[in-house]
Amino acid sequence: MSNADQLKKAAAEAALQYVEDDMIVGVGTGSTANHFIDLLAGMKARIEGTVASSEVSAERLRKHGIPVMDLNSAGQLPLYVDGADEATEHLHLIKGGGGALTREKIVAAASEKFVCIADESKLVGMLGAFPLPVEVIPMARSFVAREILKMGGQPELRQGFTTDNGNLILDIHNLHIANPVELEGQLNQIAGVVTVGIFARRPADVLILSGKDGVRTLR
Ligand SMILES: O=C[C@H](O)[C@H](O)[C@H](O)COP(=O)(O)O
Repeated sequence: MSNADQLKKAAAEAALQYVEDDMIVGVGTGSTANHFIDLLAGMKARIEGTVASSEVSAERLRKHGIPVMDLNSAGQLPLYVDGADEATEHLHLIKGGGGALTREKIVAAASEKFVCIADESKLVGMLGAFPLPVEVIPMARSFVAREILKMGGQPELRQGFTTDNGNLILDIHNLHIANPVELEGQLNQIAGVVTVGIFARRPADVLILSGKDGVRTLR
């Protein structure tokens, strides 16, 4: 396993302490979340089930024999564990590098505790070096791109990619996100935008960061 993968696994391992008996656990998407899924398999008999934030995670969970439930029947979730593309010490995040941002935002919103797991390289002073993913309705693609240009961002269509919801992703370059709460709201207002990959209005509650000196937790 590469060094980067070992760090991701260490963060995922630290998140297991938040899993309690009989819980329905919200499970995210991406390489860090995959480690969490693989580790969760070791305690599958203790949990009631999971809600997945993407088809690909649902498939990985099922392969481990972990029950995957529909959010509509699961109701309010006690816990959601997922990775991030960038995180600040205020626990504001950029997510959606894997294109799963909409379902991730829904599961995060429906969860009492959102535990974000990441290696130290994801910690930044200001969000925006990672191109900000925005999920858009296909017919609004050009309109949304023009609106983003007016705001100073450089939108780029994610080529050959369709989300689990049948939509497109615009990755916005050239953003220096000084006020993530405000920008999340502004971008959300553009007609045709489904979800913005800034998680600031519903930030993480706990950020587990793993580095070469071990694992630390920000709250
Ligand atoms: O859409 C994908 C998710 O937001 C991921 O949590 C994010 O891209 C981080 O992925 P990874 O753990 O692979 O860096």
